[in-house]
Amino acid sequence: DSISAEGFCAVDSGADCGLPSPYTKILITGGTVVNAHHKEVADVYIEDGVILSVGPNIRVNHENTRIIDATGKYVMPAYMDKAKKAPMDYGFHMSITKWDEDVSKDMEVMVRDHGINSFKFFMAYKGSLMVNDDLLLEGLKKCKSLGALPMVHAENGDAVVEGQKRMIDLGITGPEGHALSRPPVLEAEATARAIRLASFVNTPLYVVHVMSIDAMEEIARAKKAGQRVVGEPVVSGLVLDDSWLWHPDFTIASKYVMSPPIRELGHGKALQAALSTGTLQLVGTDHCTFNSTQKAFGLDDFRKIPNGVNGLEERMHVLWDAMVETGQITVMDYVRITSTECARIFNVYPKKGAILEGSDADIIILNPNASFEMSATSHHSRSDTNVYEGRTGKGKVEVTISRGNVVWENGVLNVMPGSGKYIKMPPFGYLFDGIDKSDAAYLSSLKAPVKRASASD
Ligand SMILES: NC(=O)NCCC(=O)O
Ligand SMILES: [Zn+2]
Repeated sequence: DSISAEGFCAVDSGADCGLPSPYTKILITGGTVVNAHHKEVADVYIEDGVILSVGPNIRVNHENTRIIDATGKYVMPAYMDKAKKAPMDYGFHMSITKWDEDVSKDMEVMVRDHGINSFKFFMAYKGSLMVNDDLLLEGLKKCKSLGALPMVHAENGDAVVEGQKRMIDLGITGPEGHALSRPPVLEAEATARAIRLASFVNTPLYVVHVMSIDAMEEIARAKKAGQRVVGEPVVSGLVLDDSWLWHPDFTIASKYVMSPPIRELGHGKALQAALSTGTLQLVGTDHCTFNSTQKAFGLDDFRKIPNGVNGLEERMHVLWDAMVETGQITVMDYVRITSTECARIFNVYPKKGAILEGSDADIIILNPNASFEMSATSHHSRSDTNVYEGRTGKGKVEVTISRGNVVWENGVLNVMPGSGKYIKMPPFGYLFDGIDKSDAAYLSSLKAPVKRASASD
């Protein structure tokens, strides 16, 4: 059978998947085309992977044009999920875990020659990935000089080790010990510290996986003071709570172990509110899965449970259901926080993140009236668990188009190995605009050095 039990169809298999062959021309008709600041009922015409035209009643005479009827559905940009063998375009950020001249030079090469425009610094994971303030400062300065965005995993790694020791001493060795050992105050402390160091260096900062009210409020305070700080919540932090970590079944409890931890009930709703008002700007997946065998490494000691949860194929559906379906955000906000903001921050807008003439044809068609149900038995990840097990909701992505190729349709991933292209992301995105001017203002504000008469005068 050319369609496997997982629902994947490899187009290079030579088998007939029952799917249409790739067209170079696609006309999407009658849908509501949504961009971050505007929506309209319109057709979208795509040729060779690029959007050539957006407007009402587009007429095409060409042969071999695939017509996709999107009447009653939403047509939205840049859905970077569903990637298996990368059928979607992608980019990378790199992590900096040590500091010397070679690392500094490598960062230059990565930005100049390889299209990397962001670097992640871990303030936690002591003994492996963690950076101290000294290294973080060097990294922030280097990022600024290169026009690359520094990102932080914000938890106080030294205090986390202390918290872990406290739990083990209390005989708390199960997954609940993970949340108890690294409470929100440690996330807030590191978030505040990174924000203040970024302010001291005068560079923009991106805080990944914001999980708590406490950390979010540090970001809100900095933004209110005019600092350029981007806060990214992830879908698990928006809709789950930490009660799962107390589940009596280790296999279930351990699948919710991630860092910073999923917080008590109430944090998710507050993060959603911050997202709807713009305090937090975009939603990530932080997709990092381990199967139940891997999670079981920490059966007797929560410190050994590998950190991470799924979210890649769930993000769009969960977010639609939790925030658009409930009326908290508009469909245009949804496009902004899932797509456009990301493309702008990482400096690839409007090639990505919009349905405009000349943009890449990366498009989803979402049916707001269709419902979904999530389960490890039906998801496309190879993991045997899913943190959204049994979750149902409204809003389903029915078609995904990547650079003009239909890669997802009718629940089947029509994998085109290699069709997803690595996207080089240029430095000095919009967050760097005007930094030179504020640097100059700072220098002129110093009124120093003061010229003093020498003692001999
Ligand atoms: N977030 C998490 O627990 N896993 C992914 C790795 C990281 O960013 O910490
Ligand atoms: Zn992280």
